[in-house]
Amino acid sequence: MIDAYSEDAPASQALFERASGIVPGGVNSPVRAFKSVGGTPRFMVRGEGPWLFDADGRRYVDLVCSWGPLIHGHAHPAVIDAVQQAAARGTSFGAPTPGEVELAEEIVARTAVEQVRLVNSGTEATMSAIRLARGFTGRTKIIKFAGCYHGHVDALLASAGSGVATLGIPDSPGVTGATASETIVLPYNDLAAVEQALTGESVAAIITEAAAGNMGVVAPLPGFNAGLAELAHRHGALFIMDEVMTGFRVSRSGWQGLEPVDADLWTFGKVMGGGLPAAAFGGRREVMQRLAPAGPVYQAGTLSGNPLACAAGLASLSLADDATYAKLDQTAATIAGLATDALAKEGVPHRLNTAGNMFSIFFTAGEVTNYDQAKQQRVEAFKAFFHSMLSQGVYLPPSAFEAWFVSTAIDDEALSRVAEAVGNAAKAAARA
Ligand SMILES: Cc1ncc(COP(=O)(O)O)c(C=O)c1O
Ligand SMILES: N[C@H](C=O)CCC(=O)O
Repeated sequence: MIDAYSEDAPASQALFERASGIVPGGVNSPVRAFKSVGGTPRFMVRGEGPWLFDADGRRYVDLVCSWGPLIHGHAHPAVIDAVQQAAARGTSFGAPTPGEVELAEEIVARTAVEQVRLVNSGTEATMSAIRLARGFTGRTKIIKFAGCYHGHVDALLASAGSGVATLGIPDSPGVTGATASETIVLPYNDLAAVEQALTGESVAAIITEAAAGNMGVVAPLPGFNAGLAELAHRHGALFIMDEVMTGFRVSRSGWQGLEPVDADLWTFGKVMGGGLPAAAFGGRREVMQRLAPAGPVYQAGTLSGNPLACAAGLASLSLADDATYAKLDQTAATIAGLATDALAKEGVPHRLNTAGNMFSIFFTAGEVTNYDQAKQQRVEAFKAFFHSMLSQGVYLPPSAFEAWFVSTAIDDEALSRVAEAVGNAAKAAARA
C-alpha cells in the first residue's frame, strides 16, 4: 500500500513562485506548467533509472522520460560516461568534429536518409526542412494536420498539438497573417481533404508527424502516410515525415522501421540527443544538396553538432538494439494494460491509442483518429487520474494531449508502483 504524497509540495511551490517572478509562467516550456491539470509543477532535482526525484525529496516512476528522449532511463552510466569524457575534451569548438560524423553516419545507417544536417532542437529541424522544401520546389504553401505539433515554428503553429492544444490556444498571436495564410491545415487521417487541397493549390510540402503524438497518440490509419507520399509526389510537392518523437524510439530506425514510406525529408530529435539538445533533418541527396554551403538554401547554428550532445546521442543509440525495442514495447503494453484494466473495472469510459510503444489514454468512449475526436475527451477525468497517480509516485505527462513514454529502466519495482497506483487513480477518474 502506497503512502500517498500530500498535494502540497512546498519546495517545488517555493521554486515555482521564485521562477514565476522572472520567467513567464514560471517555466521554460509551457507543457511543464501543470496549467491544464492544476496544482504545483514539480521541480526535479535528480533522475536515476526509472525514477525522478523532486525538490521535496519525493520519488516518481517517470512516464514522461523528458518527453521522449530517455529510452534508457535517467543517468544511464554509458551515456553519462560519454558526456563526461567529451566534456573533459572541451564543450564546443565551432568547427567540425569526429563525433558529428559518427552521429550522422549512425542516423544514415539506421534510416532511409542519404544526407543529414545536425541542429539543436526539433523546432529547428522542421523549420529548416520546410525552408529547404520551399527552396527546392520554388513554392511557398505547406500542408500540415490539425493536432500535429512540429515545434514552435511560425508556419507550423496553426491548430497545433502539445502545449497549444493543452492550453487551448487556437492560433498564436505573433504569427503574421501572411505567414498563417501560407499554411493549409487539414484534418489528420483524411486523405480526401489532402487531395482536394492539392488540386486547388501549388504546395511546397506536406508535413506530418510520422505517427501523431502531440494530440495524445493517434496513429496514422493504414495507407494514410503512403497516400500522403503519393499525393505529394503526384502534385510536385515534397513529403516531410516528422520523426522528432518517433525517431529511434518506436524501432531502431523509428517509425520508418514499422512502416517504410517514400518521404523526401525526415526530421529527428529527442532520442538521437540522448537527453542533450541535438536534432537533425535529412533526406534525399538531391534535396539536401540544395543546403548551404553545398547549395543556396541557408541554414546554420553556432552550437550545431555540439560535441557533448553528439557523445550523448551516440552512446544512447549504440545501446539501442533489438532487445531495447522489445523491452520498450513490452513495458508500454504492460503499463497500458494496467491502466486500461483499472479504468474498465471502475467503468470509466476511455480509449487506449497506441503507435508502436508510444501510447496515451483518452477519457472518451468514442474512437480517436483525429484532433476533433481527441478534443471530445473528458479532461476533468484525466486531471483526477493524473493527480492521483502523482500523489502515489507516478509522473504522467501533465496534459491529456500528450503521449506517455516508457524506458528500458522500468523494472519490477517501478512496475509494482504503477500497478498499485492505477486502482485509486481509476476510482478518482470515476468520481470526476
Ligand atoms: C513531432 C515533433 N516535432 C517537433 C518537435 C519540436 O521539438 P523541440 O521541442 O525539440 O523543438 C516536437 C516536440 O517538441 C515533436 O514532438
Ligand atoms: N509535446 C512536446 C514535445 O513533444 C513536449 C515538449 C515541450 O514542448 O516542452
